[in-house]
Amino acid sequence: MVNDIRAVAWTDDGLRLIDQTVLPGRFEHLHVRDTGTLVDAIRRLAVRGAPALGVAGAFGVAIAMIEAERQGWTAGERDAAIDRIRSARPTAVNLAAGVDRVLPFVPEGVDAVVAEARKLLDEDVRNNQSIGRGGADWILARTGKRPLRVLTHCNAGALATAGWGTAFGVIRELAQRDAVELVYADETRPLLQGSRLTAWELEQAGIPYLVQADGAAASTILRGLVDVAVIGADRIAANGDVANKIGSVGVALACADAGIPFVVAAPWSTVDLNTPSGEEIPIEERPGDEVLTWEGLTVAPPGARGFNPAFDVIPARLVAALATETGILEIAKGETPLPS
Ligand SMILES: CSC[C@H]1O[C@H](OP(=O)(O)O)[C@H](O)[C@@H]1O
Repeated sequence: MVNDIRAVAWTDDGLRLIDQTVLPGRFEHLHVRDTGTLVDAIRRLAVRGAPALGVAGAFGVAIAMIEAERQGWTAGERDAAIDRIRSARPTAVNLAAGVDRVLPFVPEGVDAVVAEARKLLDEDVRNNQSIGRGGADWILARTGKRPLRVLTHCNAGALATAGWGTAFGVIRELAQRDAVELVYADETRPLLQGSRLTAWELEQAGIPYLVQADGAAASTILRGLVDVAVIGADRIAANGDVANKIGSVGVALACADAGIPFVVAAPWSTVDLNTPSGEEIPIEERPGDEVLTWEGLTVAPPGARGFNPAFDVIPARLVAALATETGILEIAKGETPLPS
């Protein structure tokens, strides 16, 4: 596989993560041997992205079981540690779903939990490649153009998944078909997943790109410089509303006004039929300091307070297509994830 980037892996030494907080300057692995380290890694986005969080959560159950044995925890103490992993970030439904996926295997022991988590990992990679193929097919059929100028927001690449990527997987597939002229990568403040992580993956993949300020996205689209926008998702409600990184709804509104497709790429594991609409999706509020500082440098005056919702909700009416591993839902035309 091109650029076999594995954000999450199980090794003989336990759970291994690519530490995404130090990219692109340094490529480092974080070895997780206890639940506290994993919860911290999730909360500071050393591991991030909905599918990657699901896989990390699943392996995290095995970490909790090993730690409980090592520390002499009761089952209740072990389960409390698992719950701290499960609730470490609220918006991406995949985290809780990944934990819940392996819980039934706990009575069978660590090896059984690891085996199920590995199945989840392998499924996610396959799903992402299927999403990439189906998304590329839909985009090429609808735009009738090639090569394309593609805009993406945040990072929905291999780093955000078990491998290949969702929105980035669509871009990889388009590039493999020689159908990408240029990618506009929104920097994605405040944690810069776009300029740090998506740009790094684009470099690895040899795909031409420009990094732009988030505030440039709407005008870039309205100036006719973009043919299609493709983004990932953290939770998709039953009615087709989509929660994704803050700034996504502005991209969707500009696409609607410009008459170009706004495409969401996500596996079914990101769809939450128990959440009726976007109004019920919990939006993570992160520390205001993330908006006011960068690597310890304060950019606002003393006393400034930051407002830092980590996600926004794109109304279903703005989603031209949801590319999943089983096919395309044309959400804006009224198709929803609900079983028809
Ligand atoms: C393939 S899911 C990627 C999704 O997750 C990101 O959020 P975060 O970086 O805070 O974990 C962002 O919303 C991406 O679109």
